[in-house]
Amino acid sequence: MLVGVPKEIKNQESRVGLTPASVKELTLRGHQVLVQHNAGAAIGLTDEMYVGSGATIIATAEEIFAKAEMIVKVKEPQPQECAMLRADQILYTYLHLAPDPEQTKALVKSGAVCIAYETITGPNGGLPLLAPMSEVAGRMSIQAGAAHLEKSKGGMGLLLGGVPGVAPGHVVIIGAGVVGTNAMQIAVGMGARVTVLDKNVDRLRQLDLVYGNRIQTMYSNAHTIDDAVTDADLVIGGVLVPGAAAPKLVTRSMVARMKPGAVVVDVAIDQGGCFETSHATTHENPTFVVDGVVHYCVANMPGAVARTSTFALNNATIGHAVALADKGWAKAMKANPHLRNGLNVCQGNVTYEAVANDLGYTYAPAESLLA
Ligand SMILES: NC(=O)C1=CN([C@@H]2O[C@H](COP(=O)(O)OP(=O)(O)OC[C@H]3O[C@@H](n4cnc5c(N)ncnc54)[C@H](O)[C@@H]3O)[C@@H](O)[C@H]2O)C=CC1
Ligand SMILES: CC(=O)C(=O)O
Ligand SMILES: [Mg+2]
Repeated sequence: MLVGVPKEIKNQESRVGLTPASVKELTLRGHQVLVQHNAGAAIGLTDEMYVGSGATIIATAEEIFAKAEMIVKVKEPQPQECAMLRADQILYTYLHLAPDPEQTKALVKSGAVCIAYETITGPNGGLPLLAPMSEVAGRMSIQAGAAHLEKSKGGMGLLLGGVPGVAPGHVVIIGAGVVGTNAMQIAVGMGARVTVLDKNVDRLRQLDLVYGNRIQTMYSNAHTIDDAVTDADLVIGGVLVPGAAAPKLVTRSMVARMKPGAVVVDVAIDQGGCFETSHATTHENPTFVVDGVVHYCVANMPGAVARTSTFALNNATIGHAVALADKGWAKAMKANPHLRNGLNVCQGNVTYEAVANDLGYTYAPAESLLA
């Protein structure tokens, strides 16, 4: 198969879809890989390294989109990229369609086969192609939150871990999945007081067994969220209903009653965010203030640590990339129901139920297109 890797064009996004090592996995199997000039240069992955792995360097994204049978990216295609997609071309990347009607419309119009990393499932449950970026974003959320609690960044001027004789800050984490657990580990490590909320009591039970009295767990509902958030110095939003728009669990009224100079980090912003007051921001302008509360809502947090993130992402994505290149999308999806769960848009149809429901499309099950 002819595989293409364009340079990412989202604001301050230096990740790249394939590392030189991943390119080699494909070229060793006889596939041809086109990589855009300097696609990985910002993170030390030079054109020479890609050539050494058997890739061909191409000057422009236009040429890559025109030639490749499968496009491998990191972030959702930007409007100019959507316009270059062709019918039956495979797009393999993060999509986050539920909160993004414009992108969904463009992908449906393209006729392409659009596979979302974030809805591919794993044999042991979970979302293995989302997990590595959730690990990164979860860990970063506490770093970002701690930095924005400083006065110069708009926060209340609080050191999360406190010092002897002065109480630490209170970190509230909503959602105890991959983001939440990684945020919790860093917050506990920094010496903060940590409260974790989830609707899944089994998950809270697991955390309680491991972390004991170093954390407090709470069942998540409107009442407990209100209590926790209005007492917090830093709130991390890490909830997910796979494929669907994030539930708005923290209302505008709760934010208005938070401490002045408190910080919220809405990691779930790529699915629309779980704070009513959130809107997506960029690494260039990461925050805004509502009712005295600093909001950090960067939709591509792992892009800030693009080198670590690119390697972690490739560890999770290369297996299915190889299967897609070896077998073509239809055969690869027939053989693997977990990969099939990644199909969000296909040949003009919306094939992921939560996306169809949230955006008002008729749902076409992936199976119906594989017959
Ligand atoms: N902004 C960014 O750069 C990044 C954002 N993300 C996003 O972070 C979000 C979380 O991802 P993961 O941790 O991997 O998901 P996950 O599936 O591992 O965890 C989500 C957790 O939310 C819980 N949950 C669902 N409804 C809830 C409710 N009403 N109250 C409390 N908890 C609830 C679930 O039970 C689950 O434990 C996703 O939207 C993901 O796309 C991930 C990586 C980077
Ligand atoms: C998952 C996601 O949105 C990201 O890695 O940017
Ligand atoms: Mg207030």
